[in-house]
Amino acid sequence: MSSRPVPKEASSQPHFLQFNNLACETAGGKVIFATDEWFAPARNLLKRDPPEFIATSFTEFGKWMDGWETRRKRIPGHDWSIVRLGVPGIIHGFDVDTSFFTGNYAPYVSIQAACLDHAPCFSLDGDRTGMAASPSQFEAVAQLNSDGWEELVPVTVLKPGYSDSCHNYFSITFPQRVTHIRLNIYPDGGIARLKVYGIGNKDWSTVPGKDQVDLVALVNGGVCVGYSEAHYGHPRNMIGLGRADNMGDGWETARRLDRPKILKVDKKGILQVPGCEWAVFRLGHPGVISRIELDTNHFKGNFPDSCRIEACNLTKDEERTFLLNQWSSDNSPNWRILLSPQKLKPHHRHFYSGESVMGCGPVTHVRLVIAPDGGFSRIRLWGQPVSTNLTRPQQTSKL
Ligand SMILES: NC(=O)NC(NC(N)=O)C(=O)[O-]
Repeated sequence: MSSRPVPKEASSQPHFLQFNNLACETAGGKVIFATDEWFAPARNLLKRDPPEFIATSFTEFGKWMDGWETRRKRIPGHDWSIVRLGVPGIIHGFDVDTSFFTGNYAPYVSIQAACLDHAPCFSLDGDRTGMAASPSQFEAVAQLNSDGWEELVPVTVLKPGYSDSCHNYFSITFPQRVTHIRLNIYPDGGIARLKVYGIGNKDWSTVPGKDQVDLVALVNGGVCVGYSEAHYGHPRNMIGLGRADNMGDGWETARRLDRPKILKVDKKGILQVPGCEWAVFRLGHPGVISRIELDTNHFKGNFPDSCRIEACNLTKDEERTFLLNQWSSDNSPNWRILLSPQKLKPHHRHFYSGESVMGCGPVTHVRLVIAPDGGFSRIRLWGQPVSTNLTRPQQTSKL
């Protein structure tokens, strides 16, 4: 299987950017408190779409800004907000993105984290008067007292939001489950986006033994651990919540340049092409997959011609080795066929069960292979979680 070299700028970025954004609004992330939202509300921090700047756009409060922006403080203290993660999990890094905040960006930041599975839910949306929070809201916030919170990022200088300096990356080693993030800015100012990169952490003890679970879902701890190409959209989008709003919320590759000039199909109508693209996912829990959904929602002129799915069992150490080698064909896991090559339809939910799904036994990883290229909206892999004591696979298929 041929793959493309990773673009230079992609390989120089921190590895944690490949994980899921646990705070994103599309993952269910919510801002539950902010000390001040005068110029722009803190919920903007969690938007999925990239920040925008509209030079001519003003509101009654000042310049319209696509982020969280507080007033210039004339009293003691600093501004802060609390984010409830959409998917509680283990955090590997942050991106504090100051895009377009240049003369008004927050000059310093610190980030704290807590696991508050039973914290109250409330919001300050639209409150722009006085000091923003009413006494009752402050009382509720007192339950979220920050004293016991872990400091994941100490007070740090931020860079302004010019295109070459707007990303402020923080790599984190904190192996505990987090449900809430407290973003402190000093003393005030604006931040465009807060991205909290990590992997969902589900309490599997609450899942009844016989239940079928989507083992690859973001909410169940699934994560993309490698891919050949992601020009227009990252494969992690395929394991997101619900159905996608548009093509942007899916995996989309560039058109492969090695496609023949004149295309031909085989007897099953599958295109005869030399190359393909692939994405590897680690399941949230090892399991036996028995039902598959592949959704090409919104991909109408650019859905893949066909796809197959492979699966394997890997230990953490084995995964690390394959990851370091970028899952290359010279050093690849023993993939077994879970779903044989299937011709795909545009903008369509494809369901496979029964004999269409091959018995692979318990597996930890899957690889979706698409030919020759194109876009995919969602992948769902329902199965039964099983213990991690796995047998070794026999049947192989190389990258
Ligand atoms: N031009 C500005 O952005 N001014 C102020 N901010 C907004 N959003 O109006 C400020 O100085 O903080």
